[in-house]
Amino acid sequence: MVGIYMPPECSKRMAGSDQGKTDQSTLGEEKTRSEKAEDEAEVASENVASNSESISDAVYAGENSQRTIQDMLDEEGGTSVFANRDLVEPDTIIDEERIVGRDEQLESVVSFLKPTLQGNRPPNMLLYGPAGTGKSLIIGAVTQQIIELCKSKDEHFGVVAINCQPINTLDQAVYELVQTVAKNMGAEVGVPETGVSTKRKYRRLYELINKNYDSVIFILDEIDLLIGRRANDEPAYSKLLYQLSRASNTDEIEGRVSVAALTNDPKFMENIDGRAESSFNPRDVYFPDYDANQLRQILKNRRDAFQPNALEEDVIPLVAAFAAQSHGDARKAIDLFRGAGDLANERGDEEVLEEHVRESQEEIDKDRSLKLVEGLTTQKKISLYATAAVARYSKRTGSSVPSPVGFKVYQWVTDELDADQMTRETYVKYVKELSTYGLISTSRKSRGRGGGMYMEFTFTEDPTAIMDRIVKGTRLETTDGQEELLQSVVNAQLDEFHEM
Ligand SMILES: Nc1ncnc2c1ncn2[C@@H]1O[C@H](COP(=O)(O)OP(=O)(O)OP(=O)(O)O)[C@@H](O)[C@H]1O
Repeated sequence: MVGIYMPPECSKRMAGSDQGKTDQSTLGEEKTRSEKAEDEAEVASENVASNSESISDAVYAGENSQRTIQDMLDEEGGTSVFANRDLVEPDTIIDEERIVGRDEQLESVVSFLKPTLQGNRPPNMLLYGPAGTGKSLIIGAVTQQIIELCKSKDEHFGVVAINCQPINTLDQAVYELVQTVAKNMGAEVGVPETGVSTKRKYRRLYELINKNYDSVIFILDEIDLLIGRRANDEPAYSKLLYQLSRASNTDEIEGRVSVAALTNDPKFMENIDGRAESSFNPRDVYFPDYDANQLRQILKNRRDAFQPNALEEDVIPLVAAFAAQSHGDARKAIDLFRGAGDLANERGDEEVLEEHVRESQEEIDKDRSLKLVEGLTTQKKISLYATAAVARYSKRTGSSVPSPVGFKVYQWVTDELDADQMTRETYVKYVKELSTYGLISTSRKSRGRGGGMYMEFTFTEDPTAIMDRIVKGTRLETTDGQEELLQSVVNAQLDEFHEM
């Protein structure tokens, strides 16, 4: 094992992390090793008569390893095009002056949340618009300032933010909220993740909030993805919004409560239960796409992520143009900006060039949709897996998938896994949703007179690659080795469908 010297500033940056601990011990080992080398050299020097050769070996070994470390440090630190890579990380909270083109949204959110500072309850909010248009950024920036202002008045304003995308059920969402509050204030979570009722988790959530906050805002990112398990139930997001937004009316939370729900779905409120709609009753803030000029400005404002002369002139306009083509998503622009820099670094180039941008974009295009697959909920993964299986194993010409066949295969897979089973409507809804990720396209088909309508799914990405990506690390791995069986199920279902 090679001991790596850590300059003091590196160990400081890593302080507190596990990585820091490992490196500390590595550093300890290095010290022992060099002490050992010194000792050996000393012993050797005492034994002058027979060991002059050993002395030079020991010294040579020491010099040699020193040179290697030096080389390694030079390699790692010397040629980076970045001056502050954090600035082009998507989760970095940026200063207000770097925010571009969101004046209207900032003003709305500020005016809605201002009552908090006057001791009043702010309204609930629905922040909606396409991905990467600054919803989290704006609500995060405003609530951060309110936390500071409240602190100066010795008031406790709590921000409880969760992302609903990886959460499957209402129970998990409530547990996530408890965990977030507990973490914010360094308290015990106080309830187990499983084995207790959702009610008890709510109680713990309210208890923690009542103990610590005068007012609180819940920020529920990607709320529309919190659907829950059972298709015929009221969606989990609807129940959560209902419960949280009425918690102060029912005195479960003593202070002031508001809820901000963030979504890409412009029709989100149409799916919400009437009861939840009237208690949530939000003020809307719309976030439109960015155009190429705004994206260019967003990137220019992070220009100092790179060394002063490390960006070729055309890089920012090109990155902005690519991102504008893909729906004006600032996250994509920032990812591409960073990716081009990383590529330049990997190649040891001192300047980020147009070609780095183009190549990074190609890589992103190839991998983007497949990466999205990994973040889907289990039910969506199974739905997509079954649909992809039809396209992959069909012996018919053309690989489009009639939804009734996809659903039958979905049922077969859920039976095999002993997993929950959704209705056909929910299955179709999930698969249709995936068309927004560019994985498939959908069209409505008629079965002729009196035969009714059905959806047809056509894959725009390779179904085999999609299946491989879905299976990794999930229960679906157990279906590996059952290809032949799956293939026969698919074709039997297709035959049945086409004979009808
Ligand atoms: N107006 C802006 N000015 C500067 N940076 C921005 C702006 N809008 C977005 N960004 C940056 O783009 C990235 C994505 O923004 P954000 O997470 O706020 O988008 P979002 O609308 O919440 O996306 P999603 O719907 O996918 O959650 C972040 O790194 C953010 O800092």
